Amino acid sequence: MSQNPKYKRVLLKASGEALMGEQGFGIDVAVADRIASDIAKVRTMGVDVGVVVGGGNIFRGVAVASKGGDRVTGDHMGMLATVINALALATSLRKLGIETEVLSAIAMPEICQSFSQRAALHHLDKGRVVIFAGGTGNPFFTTDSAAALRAAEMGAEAIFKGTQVDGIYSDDPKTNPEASRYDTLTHDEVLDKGLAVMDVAAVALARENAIPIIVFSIHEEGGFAAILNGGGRATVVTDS
Ligand SMILES: Nc1ncnc2c1ncn2[C@@H]1O[C@H](COP(=O)(O)OP(=O)(O)OP(=O)(O)O)[C@@H](O)[C@H]1O
Ligand SMILES: O=c1ccn([C@@H]2O[C@H](COP(=O)(O)O)[C@@H](O)[C@H]2O)c(=O)[nH]1
Repeated sequence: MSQNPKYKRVLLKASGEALMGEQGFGIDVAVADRIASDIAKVRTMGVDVGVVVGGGNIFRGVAVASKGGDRVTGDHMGMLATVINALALATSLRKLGIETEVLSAIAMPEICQSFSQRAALHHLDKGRVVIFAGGTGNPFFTTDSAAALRAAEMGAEAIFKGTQVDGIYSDDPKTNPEASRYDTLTHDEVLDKGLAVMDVAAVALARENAIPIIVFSIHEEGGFAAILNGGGRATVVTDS
């Protein structure tokens, strides 16, 4: 494995939806174990890794709002879903012997530590994988925004968005088979073209902090490490 990775500190946004595997809901432990082993590969390359995991396999706040319920309560439920996923991923990483700490934006001291930038930097400097749970801690946001926020706070050199598709397309490739794939884009182009792979707030925050976004398939085993080694398949978003 290369000891000269492209970046020394990165933030992985791991798709929550991916965690459910073929089950249609919840967590498939085999999938969590596989994603953990991809993270472990990167960690053993000496790269500092922060992780934000989504909650789409369990709950999204819009599901409550679309049925006439209270959006804020729905978003609280969604943020709690991300804590469940973070605990699952931490368990999978620890099984591999990777020291891991879960830091939650919503205080729940009996379960995990609360997020603070200082705690995050301390654990990263100790070589631990840090999983940021609970999103931003605020409703009306998503875990993409949490990823951009935590990336800026931890001094990440890049955001790796591991999602269901292998890059950014001219349209959603899941619904439009004619969509064409980009190898590179700028943050401005993602926003101007309305490419919905990541939410606007997240892309804008990454742009403001000049953090590249690398979109790749979380299902591609070893894909995370391959990109850090200069290969792999991804769309790379930079500021110029
Ligand atoms: N222009 C586009 N290029 C690529 N994917 C797109 C585009 N527009 C929409 N998408 C869709 O966006 C999805 C990613 O969105 P989203 O972040 O909500 O899902 P996720 O990565 O599974 O995260 P989570 O489940 O954690 O919320 C892709 O799986 C893809 O289907
Ligand atoms: O900062 C945040 C992050 C997330 N939420 C809620 O959680 C769900 C799950 O996150 P995804 O990014 O969709 O996977 C999200 O739909 C929101 O309901 C939040 O409120 N604030």
